[in-house]
Amino acid sequence: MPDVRTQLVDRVRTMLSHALGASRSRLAAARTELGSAEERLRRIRDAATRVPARVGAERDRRIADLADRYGAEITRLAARAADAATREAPGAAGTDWQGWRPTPVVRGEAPGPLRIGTVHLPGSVPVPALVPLLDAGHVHLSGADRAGSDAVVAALLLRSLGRADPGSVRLVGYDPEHLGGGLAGFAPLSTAGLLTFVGPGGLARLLDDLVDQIRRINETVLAGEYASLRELAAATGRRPEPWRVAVLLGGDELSRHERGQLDRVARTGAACGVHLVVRGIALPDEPDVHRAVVDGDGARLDTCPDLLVRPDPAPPAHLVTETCREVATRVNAGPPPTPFTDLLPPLDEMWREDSAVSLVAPIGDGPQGRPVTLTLGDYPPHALIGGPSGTGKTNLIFAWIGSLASRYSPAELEFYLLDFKEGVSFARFAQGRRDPSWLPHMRLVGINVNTDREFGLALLRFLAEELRRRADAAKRHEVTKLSELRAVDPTGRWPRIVAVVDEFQMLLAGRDAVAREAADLLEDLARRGRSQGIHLVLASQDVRGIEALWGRPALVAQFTLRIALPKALRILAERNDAAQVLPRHHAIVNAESGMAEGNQVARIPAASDWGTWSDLQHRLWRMRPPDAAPARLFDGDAIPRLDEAPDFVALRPAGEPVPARAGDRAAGGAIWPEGVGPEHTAPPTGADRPGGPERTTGGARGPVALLGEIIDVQARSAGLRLPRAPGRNLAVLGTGVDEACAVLDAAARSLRRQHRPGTARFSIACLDPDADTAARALYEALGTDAAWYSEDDIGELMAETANGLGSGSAPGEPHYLLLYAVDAAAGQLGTSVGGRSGLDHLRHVLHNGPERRTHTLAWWRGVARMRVDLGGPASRTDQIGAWVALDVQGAELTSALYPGAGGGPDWYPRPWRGLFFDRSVHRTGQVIIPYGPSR
Ligand SMILES: Nc1ncnc2c1ncn2[C@@H]1O[C@H](COP(=O)(O)OP(=O)(O)OP(=O)(O)O)[C@@H](O)[C@H]1O
Repeated sequence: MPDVRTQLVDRVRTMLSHALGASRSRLAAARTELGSAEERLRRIRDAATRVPARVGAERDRRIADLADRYGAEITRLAARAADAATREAPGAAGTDWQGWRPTPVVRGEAPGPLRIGTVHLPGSVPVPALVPLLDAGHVHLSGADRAGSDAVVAALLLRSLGRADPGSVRLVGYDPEHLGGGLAGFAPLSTAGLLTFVGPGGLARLLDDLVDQIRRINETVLAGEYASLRELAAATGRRPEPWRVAVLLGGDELSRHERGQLDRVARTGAACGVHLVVRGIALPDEPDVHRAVVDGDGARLDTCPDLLVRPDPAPPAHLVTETCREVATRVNAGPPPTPFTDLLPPLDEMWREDSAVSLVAPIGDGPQGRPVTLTLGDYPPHALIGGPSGTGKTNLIFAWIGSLASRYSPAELEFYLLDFKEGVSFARFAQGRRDPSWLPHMRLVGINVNTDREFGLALLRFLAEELRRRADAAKRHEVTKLSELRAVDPTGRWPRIVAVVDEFQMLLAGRDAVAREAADLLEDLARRGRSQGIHLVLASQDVRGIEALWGRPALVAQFTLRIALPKALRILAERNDAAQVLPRHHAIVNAESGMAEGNQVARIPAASDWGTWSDLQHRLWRMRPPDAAPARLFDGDAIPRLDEAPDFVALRPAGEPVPARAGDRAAGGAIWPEGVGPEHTAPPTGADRPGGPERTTGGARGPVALLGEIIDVQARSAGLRLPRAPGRNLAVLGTGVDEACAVLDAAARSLRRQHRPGTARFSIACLDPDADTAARALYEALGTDAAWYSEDDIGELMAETANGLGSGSAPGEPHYLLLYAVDAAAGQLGTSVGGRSGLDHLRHVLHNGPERRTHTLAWWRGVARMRVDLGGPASRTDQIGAWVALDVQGAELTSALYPGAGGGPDWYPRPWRGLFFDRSVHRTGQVIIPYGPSR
């Protein structure tokens, strides 16, 4: 049994040892597994410890990246915002105080918002913080920083002033706590009425006034046509009302009335340019109210409350006062003129108007910015302009002419212009040396006519003639007025005529024949011109000018259109004083004969300065019709030249045809001097002017001696015919050496042109050393046809000439004796040789010469001296058929020399003028301007 036991033990042992072995190997395996698990754990742990550092680095990298991008974006956006703000608030609206200056908005530009400070973002340029005020809204300030909000108020006001034309921002201050101290720097504005302070009890009145302004502007200025002044300004380019800014700085609790009015202003003011800048008083929540809270750390605007604004420092005190002083000075100096271009139609509408019924043109702006127009037609037909010197009459005439000339073509409208005062500003309407342009409508310009009333008379005669022509045409067509004539004769040329006479009272001055005839002609033109399209515009600075008219109520009654410049007297009706309180550059326009109810106030643009005017004139000149000729310019201060005189240029020897002269000359070509009196006038343009182009000279009617230019609407020459007839001699009378020489010189040179060389004799005797140079120059110019005599041989000349006349023999070649200061030869001519003295010979030549083609053109230095030479006071004078009086009084030219009633002519001697009288053709004397020395 032991074996069994043993066997059993062995088996158990074996089993145990197996089990042990198995356990051991399982343990080993487990250990191995544990080891590798631990190894894995360690690796995992190792790996795990490395992960957060990498992720963090990535996160940080990404955050840094984002921050960079965000920063760049902020910088970019801030730069753009700063640019946009600078554009929105340019110049005075946004620049720093250093270098700040006013930059008023240009026409049509909106004032835009105003800068009060800057927003600073890290790493970016400062961005201007803007607040809308003018034309946009109201500003309400609050917050603890009192000084900061004072700086904002000052900045807003100064920038507003700087963005507007002087005078177009008006401030009202209500500062009950500091009694205006907060606005002290702006005080200089009050001298121009641009700043008013309202006392502590005055808020209600101030608000009432603002509400009234708003109501008035809505009713009469915007008038339902525009929603706001801003819209009106954008559409018309004009701003008829100033901006009104009320600065309200605290005070007591508002009454119900005040509160109601303030709310109304806040609600409706901005559209009418009425604005509030308020601190210490609540404003209602309205869309136009913009708020800024100014605290110690900066300001916050309601438009972007998250951004902190750093307010600008207050503007330097000297900048505020200097700016305000400058603005006040400019306002006190008068309003800036409105631009002349406001009066003109758009370019494509120039010359489009029809003048059949009337001429209508704007002359300036009315108080509401609407144009004020002037009309000339059947009613009102004529205008009277008045105002003291320097108040703008000339400028107004330029403005009116420009406004008309840009609307009506030269076929619709013609101007004739006469200026009796000294000055040349109207000369620019005619062609000049410096500027070749002229105003195509202008037919005649007379300047410096102050002493030449004859020229005014000539214009009136010309207009009277034109009136007759029109009336005849109307009669032929069985109509009565211009509009009807134009309808029945559509191809006829019937422009309306506007004749402007500045300082017209000169024409009516005195009690002589010129004044009488001028007044009669004026009256006739005023009465009948209305229906024939001839309109008179008379201007005067002198109350006496108007009074000259007042004596003729029938004449005055025709001038229903009155234009009164500031301080004009007697232009408007008796109790109408409106002109007395008129600001500079304004006019009262009144088409009701000056009755107060017809008053219209107009602001007149500056039109007369060279640059402004010439722009328009050049434009119209380029539009002129191809056959347009420049206006005739008569300058009373200019001395005409013989070699430029059309009549001189046209002279030819007998038998040679005279070429056609149409268009020769500005005013329509020269007129052949026919020796007719000054009462003869002809239109400066038009086909019916006298004098055919194919006339020959020096023919049966004899050669003609040109003596000077006639004072008339054409540049005609005064001519003395020298046919073979008794008395065809000329006496030049007076002591004016230069004038006398000029008359003889022109006479001789013009005669010389009518004879072929060698066919006429010119004998020149000069007895006044002062005339020697001129006489010798003539002698040289006449060449071999001339002979020279002095006091030594003048006796011989006279004897030889007298003897050569021999009675009954055939006339020889023409012989002209040119005797300078012949009275000085009395000694030499007084001595008798063979029973006859030189004076006897002279008288014989004067009597008998002309029929033998021997004409004497002699200068005596006085009428009495001539009478002595002719044989004494009782001697006959009919051998002197024509004379030119220089410094000789009319009374000396008695009936012996000047036949006709009433003694001598109305002649008041004046420099470089002569009175020409040819007894064979003239009824009255003819004033001439001697030609200047020939070249
Ligand atoms: N509406 C205006 N706007 C701006 N300047 C003006 C205006 N009217 C006149 N002026 C200026 O005032 C000055 C005087 O004007 P103007 O010569 O027209 O006056 P006047 O009444 O004709 O004077 P006078 O009778 O002495 O000739 C000129 O320098 C002119 O340019």
